[in-house]
Amino acid sequence: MIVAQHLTKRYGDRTAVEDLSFTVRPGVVTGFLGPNGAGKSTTLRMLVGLDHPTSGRITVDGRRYTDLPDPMRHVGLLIDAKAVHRGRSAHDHLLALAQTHNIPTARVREVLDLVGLGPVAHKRAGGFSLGMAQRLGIAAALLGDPQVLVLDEPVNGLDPDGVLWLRRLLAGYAARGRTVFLSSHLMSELSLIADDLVVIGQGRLLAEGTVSDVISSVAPESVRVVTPEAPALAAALQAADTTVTLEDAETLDVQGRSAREIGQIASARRIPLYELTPRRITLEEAFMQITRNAVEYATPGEALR
Ligand SMILES: Nc1ncnc2c1ncn2[C@@H]1O[C@H](COP(=O)(O)OP(=O)(O)OP(=O)(O)O)[C@@H](O)[C@H]1O
Repeated sequence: MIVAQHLTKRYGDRTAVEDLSFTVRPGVVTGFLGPNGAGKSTTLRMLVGLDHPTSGRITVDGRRYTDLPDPMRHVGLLIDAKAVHRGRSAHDHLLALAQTHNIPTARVREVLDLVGLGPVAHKRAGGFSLGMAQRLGIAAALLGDPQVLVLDEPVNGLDPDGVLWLRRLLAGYAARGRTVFLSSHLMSELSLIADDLVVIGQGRLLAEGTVSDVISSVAPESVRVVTPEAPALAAALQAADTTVTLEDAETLDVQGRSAREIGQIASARRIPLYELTPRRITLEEAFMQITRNAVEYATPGEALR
């Protein structure tokens, strides 16, 4: 579990992170989402003790990272995938890490296979593509079989197959009760990988919850209905918690009723239906709207919570 409480970081008169509180729970994959410059890297650096908060705190399983007895075996970290000795092979890079952190050397082969770098284990890491470098960085993060995985922009450089591979890997890891926290500014990729989201903008919390909670906080789900008797169906659907919009002579947009309920109401009145389609905005659209709100409102944190 990762907990940030009123976390603030200022560099001179620039505020990178402001009064940020959130919780990352074990057992699911949590995405940390925000546009460039939102404060994600600064938050992760404070999480792993590379930077000190101006005020507030961020802890891993109740302790500051620097107070953990064996941090690398507790928290697996990928901050910069290019931070490898270019002349060293993937195998030797991981072996050096294992030897300096008291990790059994057999684990090196295991993680190389886990990330699909087995066949190139003895090639120079300097010649790796960005996608391969990301896999090596993830292998290093997994080396200590940590309880908590923290990955900064792990999707960068991965092709669609790589994104699917990462999703399976992280979902499996989380399913074993581990905490997985990964940052990205790529919403569509993140929506494929994450269960929960923490969304920040300009250093502040904008939204927190499951992917579908975050999306429906922006735009509630609606149902598109096509029927030759649109006005009659609209009248039948009217209720206190339902909004029906006539889009054209045969098309309704209905908020507040499920497709199933609409089908039952239409059937009871013998109203024919040509189409009944749940509509949901994408995470990308929700994100654009959340960050637009953040610019428009002076105190965006309250706008969505
Ligand atoms: N060492 C520093 N000194 C001064 N300002 C900094 C420093 N580090 C970060 N900042 C500023 O803090 C803000 C947040 O930066 P940060 O790198 O945390 O954002 P980010 O969400 O990780 O962005 P990106 O997606 O581009 O990596 C930015 O305005 C950045 O310019």
